[in-house]
Amino acid sequence: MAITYELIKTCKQTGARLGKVHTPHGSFETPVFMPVGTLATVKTMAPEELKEIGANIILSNTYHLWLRPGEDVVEEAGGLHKFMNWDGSILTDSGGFQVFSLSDMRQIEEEGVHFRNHISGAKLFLSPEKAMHIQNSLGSDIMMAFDECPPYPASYDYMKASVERTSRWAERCLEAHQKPGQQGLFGIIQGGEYEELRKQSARDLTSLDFPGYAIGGLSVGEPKDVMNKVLDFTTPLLPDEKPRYLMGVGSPDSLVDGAMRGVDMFDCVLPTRIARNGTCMTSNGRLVVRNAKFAKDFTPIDENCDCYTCRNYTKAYIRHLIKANETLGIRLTTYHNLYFLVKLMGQVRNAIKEDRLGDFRDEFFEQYGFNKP
Ligand SMILES: CNc1nc2cc3c(=O)[nH]c(N)nc3c(CCc3ccccc3)c2[nH]1
Ligand SMILES: [Zn+2]
Repeated sequence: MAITYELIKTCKQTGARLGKVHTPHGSFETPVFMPVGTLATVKTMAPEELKEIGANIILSNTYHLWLRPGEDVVEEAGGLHKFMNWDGSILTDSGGFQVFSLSDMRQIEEEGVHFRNHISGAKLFLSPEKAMHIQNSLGSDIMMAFDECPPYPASYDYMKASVERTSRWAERCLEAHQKPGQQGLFGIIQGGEYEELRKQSARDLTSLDFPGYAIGGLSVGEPKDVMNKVLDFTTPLLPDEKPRYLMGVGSPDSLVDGAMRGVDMFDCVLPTRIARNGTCMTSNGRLVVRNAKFAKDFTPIDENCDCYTCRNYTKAYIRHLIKANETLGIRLTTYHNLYFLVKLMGQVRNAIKEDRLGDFRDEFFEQYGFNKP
């Protein structure tokens, strides 16, 4: 497993860690926010712009690329890096979550999951072996084990059976992993909100010695305090010398709260998704730039931001573009939102260096307008 983690320092004020992850396509500091590029593109952004923003690792989706254009196309292109002209690190999900969230007709068995293609309706089958084969074809640097992300809420009995099957699937993924030298495989801890099941899942997977671990089954509709409670008793179950990836998280407050609980890697579609309807993250909270009050506002989206968008364009101009459905409009809001989250994680890393992440959280929540706990 060619993924290594360097634990640089632990924050004295919180459980946060400063670290560095090394992959065959470079390294990135943690805690880190990873932009999501589901269809082999972080929507509307060119790779050069992602580099300019400061992104060193992006995410893509096994499920979507398998369906379209097909992993054979990507493999014959020389892999995902070459296909999309991205020379940084790439992490791909195993497809399990997407099956459960996109396809309503599905049947979970020991062998794998039967479901319908959410585009064509054709019957499909995804298994641990198939998910590993696809990720090996894509050539991502960090691959995820094939797991079941149960719905929220789920009964203890359902969750227990699911955790045990996900652990068996994880072993099958390790056996089916064809390129351990080039690609690193992360195990995914499940167990929902049940501490006993999170412990069982962590025991099963940490005994298999993956180069990194993801915390799955969260950001699926549970209240934020439930997520924080699960993190409080789950991150300590994971080895200190390996990276921890909290899947599907999240909003700016969840990134800071997750980092405080020892999470190293985050992903979410939020910054790119809300940008497409003209909503921006700013240091003073969210701003809906298409709002009429900005029609003659010739100031930047965020006066505290030094990104390309904020240095060169005004709210009035971006509002005009968004309302006219001009593509440059959502490119400018996307650029700013990604820059905002990448910058936020830089501030989190600095706060850890200075042992003051708890103070930073209070200041940030106050200014951004998140209600205190
Ligand atoms: C939004 N909330 C959310 N909760 C998740 C839970 C799981 C989970 O328990 N297992 C797996 N395998 N994935 C999950 C994902 C998808 C994350 C992702 C998206 C895009 C690209 C790469 C990775 C989740 N996303
Ligand atoms: Zn900006």
